[in-house]
Amino acid sequence: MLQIAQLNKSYENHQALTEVDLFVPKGVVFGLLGPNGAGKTTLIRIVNQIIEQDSGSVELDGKVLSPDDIRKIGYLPEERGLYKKMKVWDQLVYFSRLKGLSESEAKIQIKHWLEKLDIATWKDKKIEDLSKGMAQKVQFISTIVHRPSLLILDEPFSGFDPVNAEIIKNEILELKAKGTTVILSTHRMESVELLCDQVAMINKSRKILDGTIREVKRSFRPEVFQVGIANPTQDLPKEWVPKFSGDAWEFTLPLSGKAPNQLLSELMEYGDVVLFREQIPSMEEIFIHQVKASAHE
Ligand SMILES: Nc1ncnc2c1ncn2[C@@H]1O[C@H](COP(=O)(O)OP(=O)(O)OP(=O)(O)O)[C@@H](O)[C@H]1O
Repeated sequence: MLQIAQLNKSYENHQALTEVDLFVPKGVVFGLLGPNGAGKTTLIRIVNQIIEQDSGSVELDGKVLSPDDIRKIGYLPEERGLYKKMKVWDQLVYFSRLKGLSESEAKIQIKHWLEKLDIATWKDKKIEDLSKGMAQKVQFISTIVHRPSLLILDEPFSGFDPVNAEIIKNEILELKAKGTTVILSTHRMESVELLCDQVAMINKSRKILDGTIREVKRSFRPEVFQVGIANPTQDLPKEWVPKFSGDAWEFTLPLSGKAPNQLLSELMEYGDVVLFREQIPSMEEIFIHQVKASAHE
């Protein structure tokens, strides 16, 4: 769907993107991750043709990006941009028309989405009279109303309470099920775990990792197991620091070069192994680890 190759961008003396390659397949939710100032917004702005790269290419559906492609893209920027004095309905019609919908098609779509997100009764309110979350819903509709095939969402959950965040999350998954490709830029790692199929992480202008969530997690697993032993038949070594949970003695053990089965059979000598599970790092742990590691470079 989206193929980025050797993208470079600098602002005055600051290199914001360095030789970034990115491949976003059709129909996935793709997490674009990275600490503040990494270069994510710069990359998103280039894809949206708000700014131009210094070098490198961006292709959409196999063709070099052109101004016409803007209609295929829906972009929810982090700094939201609604006209405060305009009414919800008029604003949505205006944005839909900008994205190429006919007036009648725009009306059908806007009605559909206002009803779907349960905000039809606000259609004649001015944006300045809405709460932050309400305005966020309007902005979300303005991003998807023209049925883009590529949706770019920068911190889409900010400003939403948990119930509305859940509604937006489900809408994103529904759009994905209908074939929309979604790029999600967020610092909320729990949303990444829930929503993303693939991720890429940018740090200090460079892509430092990418892959499916499963691949990324596999590559960072510390090879440590959580263990629980009930009814011990002998004393457990003190260096394992076992703690009694009420049912079993629990502790963590590194594989130390052994195969998991070997470690398991050794543990069975000590009693009933009721827990033997590899510790899989969360995306949050991987993110923090990667950013800290590159801080020392
Ligand atoms: N118009 C600009 N002029 C000069 N420097 C800029 C400009 N826009 C961004 N930068 C710098 O480029 C770097 C990358 O910024 P960018 O906004 O792309 O980061 P980001 O990953 O989106 O960060 P955040 O998570 O904080 O939104 C930062 O150091 C930023 O200060």
